[in-house]
Amino acid sequence: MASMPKFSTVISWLIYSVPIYIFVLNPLLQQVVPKPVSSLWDANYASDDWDDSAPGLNLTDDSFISPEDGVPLNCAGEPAGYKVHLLSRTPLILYIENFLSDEEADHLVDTSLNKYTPSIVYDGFTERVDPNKRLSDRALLDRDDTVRCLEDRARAFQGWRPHLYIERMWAQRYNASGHYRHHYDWTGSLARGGDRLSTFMVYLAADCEGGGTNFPRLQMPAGKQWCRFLECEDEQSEAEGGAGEGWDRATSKKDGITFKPIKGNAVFWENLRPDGTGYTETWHAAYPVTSGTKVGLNIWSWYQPPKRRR
Ligand SMILES: O=C(O)CCC(=O)C(=O)O
Ligand SMILES: [Fe+2]
Repeated sequence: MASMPKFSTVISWLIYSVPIYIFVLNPLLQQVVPKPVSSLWDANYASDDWDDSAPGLNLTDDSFISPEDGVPLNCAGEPAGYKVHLLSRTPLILYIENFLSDEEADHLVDTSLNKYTPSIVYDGFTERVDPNKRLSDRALLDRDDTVRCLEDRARAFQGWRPHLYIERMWAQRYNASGHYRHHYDWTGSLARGGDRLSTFMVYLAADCEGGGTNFPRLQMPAGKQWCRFLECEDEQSEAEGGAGEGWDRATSKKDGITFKPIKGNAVFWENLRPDGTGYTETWHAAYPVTSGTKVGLNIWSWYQPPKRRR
């Protein structure tokens, strides 16, 4: 029968095994067994790439963010209810009928009237007016009762998610030949301080021809019912097809999907993957308005993960 090891031998094994575990075994295991992927959807998400020296979003800048400041809501003109239709799970894309009542949409159009200035584009460094890329006017909306109710609706729609900050709302007006070429709403800046997690593209006025919101990398869903909200091949007119010189636009609906501007309705999509990188499927444009006027409303939600104390 094998004899039991001596007590002193067991103690010396233990003394040797602790540094072996710390300096050899544990680092090896970390290489072999992957760490769980950190996800924006984890309640305690903090990006490993977070740059602690980065300034982050300026959450006190109320020309940029709409802080939750406890002002009581008065939502008298809100719609009786809205209907939601799932277009895509990954990325999440939802179509919302009656997100705004006619009364709310008209009110926002009226209050924006004397505030418009030419829209700008941002290339990561500078902001400038570039009518080739973006031809429209935009108006920063006052945070009146209607806007505050809408902020609240946008937060509720997204499950009152923590670390989410609603950007101040802008109305955007396109007259004939107004457009916004293909772009992303996200910038890939999560690790540097926050990025646009989601977009609501709301149509406030749509007395126009053309002006659809195009996603060239998305596929037409199967159901014919979608033709209420999306341009469908058999109903596309010549006028809608002629987006103009320099546009990456096929003359058929092979070119992804295009939402018709319909007053009060909205398209909602998530811009960021669970790991914080941007979905390339969200590449989109506002096709040129060929006649009349379209007014849109952007509701962007920023996400800034809580800072990790290293
Ligand atoms: O007006 C549209 O259809 C899209 C606008 C847009 O993409 C934007 O303002 O970022
Ligand atoms: Fe956009």
